[in-house]
Amino acid sequence: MPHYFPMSDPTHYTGHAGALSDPAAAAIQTGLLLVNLGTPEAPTAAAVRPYLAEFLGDPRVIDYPRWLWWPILHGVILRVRPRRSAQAYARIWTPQGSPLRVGSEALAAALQNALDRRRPGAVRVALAMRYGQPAVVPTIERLVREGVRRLLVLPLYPQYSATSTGSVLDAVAAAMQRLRWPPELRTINDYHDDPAHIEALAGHIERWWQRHGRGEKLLLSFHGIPERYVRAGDPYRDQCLATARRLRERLGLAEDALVLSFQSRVGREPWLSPYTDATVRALAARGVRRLDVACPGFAVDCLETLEEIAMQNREFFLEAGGEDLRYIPALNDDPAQVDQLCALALRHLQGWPGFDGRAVRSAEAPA
Ligand SMILES: C=CC1=C(C)c2cc3[nH]c(cc4nc(cc5[nH]c(cc1n2)c(C)c5CCC(=O)O)C(CCC(=O)O)=C4C)c(C)c3C=C
Ligand SMILES: [Fe+2]
Ligand SMILES: [Fe+2]
Repeated sequence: MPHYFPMSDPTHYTGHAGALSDPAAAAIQTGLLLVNLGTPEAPTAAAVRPYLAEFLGDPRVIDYPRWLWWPILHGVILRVRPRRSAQAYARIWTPQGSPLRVGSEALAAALQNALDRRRPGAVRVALAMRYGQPAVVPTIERLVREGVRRLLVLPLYPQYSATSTGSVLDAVAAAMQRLRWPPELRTINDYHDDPAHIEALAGHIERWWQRHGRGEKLLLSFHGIPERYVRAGDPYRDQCLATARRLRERLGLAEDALVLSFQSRVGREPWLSPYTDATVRALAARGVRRLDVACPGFAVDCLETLEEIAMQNREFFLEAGGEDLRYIPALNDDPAQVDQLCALALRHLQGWPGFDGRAVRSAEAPA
């Protein structure tokens, strides 16, 4: 049970007084909170277990009734999966840590710079993770202690799903419940069809093709979710399809030059299809020799792109007779993504003090 309005901890209700006692912090009252999925602290079973327990214990992710799911999760899955997952993480771990964490921090720093150039001293950027550290609730509590009275939340998922974006909103709501004086709040649901986002993706892929040449086909692989969730009203599939169609049109590709699939299936029930592993094997069997793969559902590279696509699915493609599967990296801190997210944030900040009503187009974002 969360405890509400904890009177014993003065930091929970002295956001304003705290700001007065620290004039430097009081200057910035608007916060931009980026939230990504999160990642274990180390590529070991011991570190992966609590991360997976939090992730797979989230009812937004696995919606089976708790009495049914809990014994399976704690009795079976958390005894087996952490060791296997840790081996996968070990293959992509960097000296600085998990790629998801390192890449998200780089993106947050670049976005802070871009906003500082455009609106000097107006926005404080922070990064939190839905699972693991730094967690959403203490990060919002810290921002409020530092004087933030207006908060824009930007989940780093271009397409909305209840399992990803929806769960971030749950964590933000939990933070609001705990605060005696919550900040004004705005949230961004998705940016799957933001023209500047499509332009950023297309330009990134074209520049990659200029450097590396072009494969015979381009596969867009999105993270999957259970089909059942889509039938229940999750707009995720439609948003993935819309991103793919706009990207195909912008790249000027024929319909059969672009293939779409869904990866990372977990469990036994049907997930969105076609599955990525079956798709790369089928493409090789049909005679495709050089396949390019991009994952536009991931703002930042992570286990699911660097290990599952660039290593595992590459092996599947080669085993099935393909010559090369080339993974085109995520946008990460590419200036095209930084500018797009900067303009997106400024549009959503309009009307708050310091942010005039003038429309902000992505073309106005700093280079
Ligand atoms: C892009 C958005 C994501 C959606 C939608 C999503 C749904 C979803 N994921 C799982 C289970 C797992 N996902 C795992 C890793 C992972 N998932 C996303 C993003 C989405 N997931 C990212 C960015 C990552 C990488 C994290 C990293 O540290 O790099 C994992 C953990 C790894 C493993 O053990 O395989 C699991 C488990 C479900 C069940 C689900 C929807 C129901
Ligand atoms: Fe996932
Ligand atoms: Fe995976």
